[in-house]
Amino acid sequence: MFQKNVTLGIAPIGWTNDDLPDLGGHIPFEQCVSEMALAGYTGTEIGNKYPKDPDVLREALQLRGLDVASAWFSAFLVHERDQTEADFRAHCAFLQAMGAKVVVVSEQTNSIQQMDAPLFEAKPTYTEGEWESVVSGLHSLGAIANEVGLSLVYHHHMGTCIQTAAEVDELMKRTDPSLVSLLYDTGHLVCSGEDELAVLDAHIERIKHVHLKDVRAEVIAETKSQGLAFLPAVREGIFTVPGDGSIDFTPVFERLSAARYEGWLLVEAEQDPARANPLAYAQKARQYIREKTGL
Ligand SMILES: O=C1C[C@@H](O)[C@H](O)[C@@H](O)C1=O
Ligand SMILES: [Co+2]
Repeated sequence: MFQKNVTLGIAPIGWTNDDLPDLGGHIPFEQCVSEMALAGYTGTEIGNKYPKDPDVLREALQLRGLDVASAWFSAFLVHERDQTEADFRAHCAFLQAMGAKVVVVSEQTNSIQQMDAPLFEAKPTYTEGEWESVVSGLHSLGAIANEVGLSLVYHHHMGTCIQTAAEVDELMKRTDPSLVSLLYDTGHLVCSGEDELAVLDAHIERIKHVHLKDVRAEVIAETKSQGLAFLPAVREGIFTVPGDGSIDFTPVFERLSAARYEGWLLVEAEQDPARANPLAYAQKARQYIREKTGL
């Protein structure tokens, strides 16, 4: 299906969750990256347990045939723009040293992602002034990324002000395509109640990175009915790997392939490794993607 320049990676968040350190806190870095390779992936995003020294990390990954796809960056552009830009420069320098081509950015102003607030009822929004600060800040971060050969890919996310299809549309409308591209995360869109294929169709030319995340529909319903916050919903298993949840990825793959998407397809499924063995779920996703795409 995919012709060329599409590579398959997996995020460490199924082994160890940086936002919930007790989930997989006991799993060493070496086990995580070895199991990624064993399951048949050739790339990874970077988690907190990864060595901070680029040479040490490069050697550990090369031993296992893994490349670095990217790493998450939390921006605070509304109130802490100078600090955000300084931190972002260092983050980009590290990714450049690791050979990445994209940098994942999420604006965290007003975010309830880490808070004890009901995920659906407490969803935040931006004022017009906040939108303007975020857009101008993202343009500045995009220019910093471009200076070192990286593309900024914006991560829409549950519990943030850029979560819904309308908010993604607004971000894409307000931003310069040469400075801000889009990360397409299936799980976050479906969890939010969006039509994930409509978002894909609308913005396929801006998408430079893909997170393949599946959802458990019954846990989304429970999150709504019980007013769960984001992190407790993750503990409950709101997300899982492609092939295990309720999203049909066939049309997602078909559309990306038809648009000649080039870049990473990154399996990303944060769940409790004590309930969902990370190697077993990595293998399950790998098999599903092979069947659907031939990759
Ligand atoms: O890309 C992601 C990074 C995580 O830290 C985040 O919480 C997760 O949901 C996600 O999609
Ligand atoms: Co994601």
